[in-house]
Amino acid sequence: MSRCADIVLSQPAIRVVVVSACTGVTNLLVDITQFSSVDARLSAYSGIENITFAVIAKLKQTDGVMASTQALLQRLKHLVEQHDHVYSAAEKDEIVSFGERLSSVLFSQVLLERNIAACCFDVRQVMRTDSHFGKAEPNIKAIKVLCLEKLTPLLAESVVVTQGFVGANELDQTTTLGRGGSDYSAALLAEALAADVVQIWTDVVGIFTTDPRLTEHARCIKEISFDEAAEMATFGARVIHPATLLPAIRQNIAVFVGSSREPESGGTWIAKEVAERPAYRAIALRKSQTLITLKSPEMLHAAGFLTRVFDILSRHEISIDLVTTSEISVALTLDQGGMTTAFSSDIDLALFELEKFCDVTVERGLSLVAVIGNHLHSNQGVTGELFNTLERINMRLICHGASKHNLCFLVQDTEAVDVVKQLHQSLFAA
Ligand SMILES: Nc1ncnc2c1ncn2[C@@H]1O[C@H](COP(=O)(O)OP(=O)(O)O)[C@@H](O)[C@H]1O
Ligand SMILES: N[C@@H](CC(=O)OP(=O)(O)O)C(=O)O
Repeated sequence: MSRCADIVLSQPAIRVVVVSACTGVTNLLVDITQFSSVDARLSAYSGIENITFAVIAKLKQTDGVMASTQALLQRLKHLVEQHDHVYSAAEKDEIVSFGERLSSVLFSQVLLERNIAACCFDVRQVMRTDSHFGKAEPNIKAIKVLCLEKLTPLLAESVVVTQGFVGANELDQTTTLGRGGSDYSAALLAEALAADVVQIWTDVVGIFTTDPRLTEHARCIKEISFDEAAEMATFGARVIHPATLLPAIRQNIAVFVGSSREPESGGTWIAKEVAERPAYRAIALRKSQTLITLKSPEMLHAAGFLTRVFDILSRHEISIDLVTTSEISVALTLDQGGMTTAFSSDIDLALFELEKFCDVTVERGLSLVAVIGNHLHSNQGVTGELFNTLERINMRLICHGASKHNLCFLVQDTEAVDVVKQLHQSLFAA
């Protein structure tokens, strides 16, 4: 928090700071929503209390901040201590929102102690969403109107510190935008306020040619287009939430990604126009994918088979990523465990319906590898390079040609990191 305060102090143009929860807190809150034993929930709650008090211990003026955090913690504890209670979807969202609500109180105090006029603002006053708890959809028009009315007047006087990830529906019930959604919140507020730039300060010095945890050879990308960055986010580069670029693209707002640990190291600019558009920009990896193959002689020369399949998937709100078809079969991939995840129960219900008119095979434990770049659909060398590099790897499904910015394939989870390393070496070795 102290390093983030340095960043705010060094840039007077920063008027709104959207905070995420302190490291580990959202996971503990999710644990609370999942544990049935009150003792287990209380132990997760103590973890959150300890993290919060450790931050407060570093502050100079603790009276005001102690009162505000205690009020939040008491409310959270009350929810935690409910015996024989299964949380509703609305209660789960209220519980997981406490991470950002606590960190925003703490960070505004950190700014005040640096003599920055700062105030903590409850984002639920402006971040209007639908009632899809756990993955709420923002209402762009309402957010704009509410921001102009309630947020804009504050900006002249102070730096507004507010919560990422959190919203509220029309009934003022707390909602959340999906895991990792704080940068999405920042982009939504930037759009509503017509900001010039969104800066995402995270734990890496920008967007890399692949997740730097996978290979030490990953390099930071100085500049990347909206299209390429959106593909990277969609296909697993966790550093940005898949939806973050939507508001930025709508309003042409440049996005910067840098590390709050070393702001002097620069970072990555994401913009509409970029100086270079190389054939290969990056490799993204998304683990825990499920491949569903549907086979039916009915598909042969028959109209409407795919409509029937997609109708079932859409009714169960299952989002499909890759699709390939052959004469009598169609293969689809689902992201299980990721940001676009449907609940397993919904998938089971959809499979049950599909089994009524086709043979269904489900393969789990697969990883989706995406090569991101430019003009990949028309670049003759791309597939040759890929097959040469990965000649000994069993690729389960390849999608090439649908997008000029990506080429995707599936491999076993156990082989995925090696595949990324080999491919990175082949495509990006200097
Ligand atoms: N191509 C990539 N470039 C940079 N980071 C990436 C990439 N792909 C995945 N990551 C991972 O994203 C992480 C940052 O995302 P996350 O932990 O969600 O950040 P924050 O908690 O700050 O929102 C990095 O630590 C890095 O391991
Ligand atoms: N705190 C939320 C939202 C978020 O953006 O988190 P992070 O900044 O760690 O990606 C989560 O953990 O999902």
